[in-house]
Amino acid sequence: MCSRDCCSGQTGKPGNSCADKKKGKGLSDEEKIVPTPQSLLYPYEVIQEIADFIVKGSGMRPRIGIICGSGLGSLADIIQDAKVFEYEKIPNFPVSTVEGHAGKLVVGNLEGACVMAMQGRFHFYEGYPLAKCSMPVRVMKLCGVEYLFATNAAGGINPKYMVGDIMLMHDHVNMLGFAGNSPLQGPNDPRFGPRFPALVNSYNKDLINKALEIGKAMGIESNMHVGVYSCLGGPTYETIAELKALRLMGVDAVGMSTVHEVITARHCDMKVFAFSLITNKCSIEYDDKRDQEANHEEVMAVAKNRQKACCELVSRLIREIHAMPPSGTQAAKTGV
Ligand SMILES: O=P(O)(O)O[C@H]1O[C@H](CO)[C@@H](O)[C@H]1O
Ligand code: HPA
Repeated sequence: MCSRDCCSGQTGKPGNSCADKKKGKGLSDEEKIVPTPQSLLYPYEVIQEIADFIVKGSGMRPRIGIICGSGLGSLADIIQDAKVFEYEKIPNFPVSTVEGHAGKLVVGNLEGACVMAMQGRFHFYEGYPLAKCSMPVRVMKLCGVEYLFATNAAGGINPKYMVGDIMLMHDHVNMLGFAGNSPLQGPNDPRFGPRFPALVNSYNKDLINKALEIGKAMGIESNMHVGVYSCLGGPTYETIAELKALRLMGVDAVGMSTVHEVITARHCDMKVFAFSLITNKCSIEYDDKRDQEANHEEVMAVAKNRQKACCELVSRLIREIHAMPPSGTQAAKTGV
C-alpha cells in the first residue's frame, strides 16, 4: 500500500498506484496533461537517499549550509579538508547551467565548523520548477544542517546602495509567489514541516546583528545595509516600470533566486542568514543618462572583486556560530 497522498485510497485500482504511474501505465488523457504537483517531484525518501550519499561519501555531517551566489563560488574554495561532489555524480541532482555556478557540492571544515556549500544554485529560469531549485535545501536538512547561509548577486534599487555594497536580507517580497508559484505547492509532507508555515522573522535577527558587528570590525559598515530582497522569474533583467513598482513596494535589491530556498529552509525550521552583493545599480528613471543596463559579465566581475570581503564576512560569522552550543538534536550528532 502506498502511503503517498497522490494515490492513498486508490490501491485497489489498477493503473492508479504511484508505481503504475511511474511506468506510464493506465493514465487517462486527463491525467497525462495534469502537471505533477511540485512537492511530489522529490519525495522524502529520495531526499534521504541523496543526503545519505553525501554524508557517507564525505564522512562528515555538516551543521551549516552555504549557497554561493553568481560569481561567489569562492565562498566554497576556502573550505578545508574538502570533499567535492560534482552535481552530475550525485544521484537525482540537477545540473548547473548558468555561468558563474560551477555545479559542485563541497563538504568540509570552515572556521572549525563542518559545512556544505553549493557552488552553483538552480534558478527558475533554467527551466527547473521551484521545488527542484530548492530541493538541495531539504538535502542539507537531512544531512544535519541547522543554518542556511544563502548568498546572491543582486541589482540595487535603493538609491543609497552602491555597487559592491552588501545588503543583509531581513525580509523579502516573493514575486513568484504573487504569481501563484511556490516550492511547497502540492501535498505537504509533515516530515519536512507544516502545511502553512509562517514567514515572519524568517531572517534570523541575531545573525543579522552579529554580521553588522563583524562588518564594523572589518571597517565596511558604510558599505553594509539591512534591506528587502525580491526574486523575479528572470532571465530578463527588469524594466524601469517594474523597478519603479518594486521600489514602491519597499524592495531594496532585486534578483532571480534565494526566496524559494529561504521558504524551503523555514518550512523545515532551519535558521536563515542571507545577503545580497549589490553588483549593479538599477536605473529607475527613464531619463537617466548613465549607461546602466544590467549584464551578467558585470555581475560576475563585481562579485569577483568583492569575494574577499564576502568570504571574510561568512567565515567570521561561521566562527561565531561554531562557538555557540548546538541547538537541535540533529546538530548534536557528530560524526557519521
Ligand atoms: O541570484 P544569483 O544566483 O546570485 O544570480 C543573479 O545573477 C544572475 C543574473 O546576472 C541571476 O541568476 C541572478 O539571480
Ligand atoms: N536584476 C535581477 N537579477 C540580478 C540583477 C538585477 O539587476 N543583478 C544581479 N542579479
